[in-house]
Amino acid sequence: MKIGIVGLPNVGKSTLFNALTKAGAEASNYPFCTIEPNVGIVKVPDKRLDVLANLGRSNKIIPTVIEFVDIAGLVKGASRGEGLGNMFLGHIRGVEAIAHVVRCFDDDNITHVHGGIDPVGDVETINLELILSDLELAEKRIATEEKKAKSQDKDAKTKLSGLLKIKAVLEDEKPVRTANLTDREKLLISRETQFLTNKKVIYVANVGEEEVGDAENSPHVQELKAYADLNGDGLVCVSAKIESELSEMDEDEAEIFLGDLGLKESGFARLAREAYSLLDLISFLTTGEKETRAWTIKKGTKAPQAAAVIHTDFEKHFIRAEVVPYEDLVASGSWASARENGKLRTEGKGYVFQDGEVTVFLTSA
Ligand SMILES: Nc1ncnc2c1ncn2[C@@H]1O[C@H](COP(=O)(O)OP(=O)(O)OP(=O)(O)O)[C@@H](O)[C@H]1O
Ligand SMILES: [Mg+2]
Repeated sequence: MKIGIVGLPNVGKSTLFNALTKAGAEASNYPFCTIEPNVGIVKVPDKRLDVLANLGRSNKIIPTVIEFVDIAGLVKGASRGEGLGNMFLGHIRGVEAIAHVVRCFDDDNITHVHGGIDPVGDVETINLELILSDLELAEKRIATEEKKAKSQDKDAKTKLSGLLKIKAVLEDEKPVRTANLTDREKLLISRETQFLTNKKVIYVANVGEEEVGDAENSPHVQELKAYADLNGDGLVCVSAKIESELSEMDEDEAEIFLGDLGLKESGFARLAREAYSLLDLISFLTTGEKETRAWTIKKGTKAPQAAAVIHTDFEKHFIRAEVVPYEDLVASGSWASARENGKLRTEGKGYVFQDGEVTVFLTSA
């Protein structure tokens, strides 16, 4: 899973990215300090893995990962190439979801490119650039498909009808993801064209350190939340500053620090969870002496395709899966007792995994 971090210049993208990856991308009070996109691989926090690894005396823990791309600030006019615009827009095309960082913190010492704190205004500025860029793309695609449709290409007609719906939505200054396409239109269009505003979006409200425990009640955040809800987008509140401090601490220190702030988990853990839910992802788990590991699948994935995430051969050679929910395995204390207690189920090719199920695949390979 690849998530692109976007936002206006100087809103805290790199601070957040650094905290996530400790990758050392430069963060400073200076617009446009990120010029090349920085990519960082981040482990998805999952406490269940520690518990299972302990139970099974695993030698190592392998969490799933999210790849973050720190994309430099987008400005008004980016779709026309302003402020290194087109290059940045290009970087967004390769990601599955967008984390849109929005400045909600007050600090007179840190320049805001438009002068004042205005979360919805900021977000609209960027979204309009993405929409304009998509509109240009839609028009190009329509011209191509019109030609093909004349030569009686049936798919071209379907694509054309979908693209016209997309164009209408964009002209209304709405994102492509709100267009009402048929499944066939969606499939044919998405095979060839990646619209920027078709990606899932999570707004990351970057709030001040002092308000992070009660961020949901900040007027800036509430305004942004109302906007996000309009398009079914996600929202998490974080303080990039706090995340940055957290990234320097060990686990115990971090827990105490979070507790003092009235928080249960880091902003990143919440961001990861929101991304999973928005993208319809779940994790299934495997555990043994060698390792305890989390694997990411789309909700609704059947057992053989889930097995293929571990090893492509497993799909073809799939026989059955033994499955036990995480809580039941922990309550039983071991795989053997889970079996004795009747908590272990045997599932076949049609089985659909639930989040947190622990499994062993039996294959003929
Ligand atoms: N929650 C916060 N509270 C206070 N200050 C913050 C917060 N988040 C970021 N900052 C400060 O804002 C400034 C800009 O941050 P950063 O460099 O991360 O922005 P950016 O979005 O990556 O900018 P650019 O688009 O120019 O790369 C830094 O001085 C950073 O310390
Ligand atoms: Mg930056």
